[in-house]
Amino acid sequence: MKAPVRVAVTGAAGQISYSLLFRIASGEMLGKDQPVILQLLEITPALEALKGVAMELEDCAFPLLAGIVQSDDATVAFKDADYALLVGARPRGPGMERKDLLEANAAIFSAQGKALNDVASRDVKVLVVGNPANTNALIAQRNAPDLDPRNFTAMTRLDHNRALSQLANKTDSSVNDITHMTIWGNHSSTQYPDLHQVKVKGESAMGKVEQDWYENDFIPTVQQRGAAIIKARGASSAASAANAAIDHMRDWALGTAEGDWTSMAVYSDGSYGIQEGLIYSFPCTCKGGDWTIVQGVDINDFSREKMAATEKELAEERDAVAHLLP
Ligand SMILES: NC(=O)c1ccc[n+]([C@@H]2O[C@H](COP(=O)([O-])OP(=O)(O)OC[C@H]3O[C@@H](n4cnc5c(N)ncnc54)[C@H](O)[C@@H]3O)[C@@H](O)[C@H]2O)c1
Ligand SMILES: O=C(O)C[C@H](O)C(=O)O
Repeated sequence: MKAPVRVAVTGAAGQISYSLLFRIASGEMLGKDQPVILQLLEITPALEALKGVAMELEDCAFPLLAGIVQSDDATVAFKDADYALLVGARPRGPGMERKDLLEANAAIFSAQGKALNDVASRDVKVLVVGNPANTNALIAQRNAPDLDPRNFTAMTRLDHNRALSQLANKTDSSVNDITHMTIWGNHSSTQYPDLHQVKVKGESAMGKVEQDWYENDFIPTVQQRGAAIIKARGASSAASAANAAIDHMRDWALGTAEGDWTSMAVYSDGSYGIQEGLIYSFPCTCKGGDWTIVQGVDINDFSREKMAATEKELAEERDAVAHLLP
């Protein structure tokens, strides 16, 4: 049996965590041979609800669950954490854009970045789910000067999975037939789901769909899917968000499928001309617990314009929280 790893999850009594924690504890994120210690963070008023979640985790008798820590103190929850899933934040309601949450949530992520810097494992893999996810990840990263910026990522895997399903429906194929999907940029309505590299059963996706569908149906549907779920459910996506967080972390820890890539919002090194230091979603492969931005993807004028628009939004979000960026 492997030694247990420490997985910190914030917002642990919230909607997403109610799906996420049980799947982490059952081994779906890190493998069926990897014991985990869950280190759960909540705000003080939610500690009683968190206790109930912890009781349910116990009642599952998961063979891989080696311990549960519950706290309202980030330096306790992040102590020696090998993985940190930063979910806790205020979700948006109907009519709000994700950037409306910027002020409300920015303070949380600067404090949590500092706490990770102080007490987490030096190799901690951080996934920010709480919105606006890319900019929250940037705030956490900049407040953790002793950690490698590459340790901080934000989630666009839900958008990636949404794009796979939309395309599978349109082309009457299975998601298993589709490879090389890319979400570029921000997890927001400016994100750019790019089909130009996508293959369906090994053939070009762009050859199977009309340009009009691509531009006026597919792209807006993927960009607006979060809002559509909020409208339909009266609450933001939860089980699908948890599923995407599992996919993101599993691929980062255990590797992406051979011959394919995924979408991850990561620290920009200037690839594709994107400003260095933004947390921008790129096509990435993962191996040996490390991610790499895929190089050499062809970018046409249409794509360039869309990639620049979402980059501009991220730069504006960064500038709006400049006071929180040391
Ligand atoms: N990136 C994505 O694809 C994606 C998808 C879905 C939802 N989200 C975002 O995830 C976040 C959580 O969504 P949810 O539906 O679980 O919300 P929720 O309101 O059900 O749960 C959030 C939890 O976070 C806790 N919390 C608040 N501040 C905290 C802090 N400082 N430390 C620790 N915990 C704290 C709250 O008490 C609450 O229990 C939201 O920001 C939502 O917009 C992101
Ligand atoms: O859209 C939201 O606010 C929730 C989440 O980011 C989503 O994409 O479902």
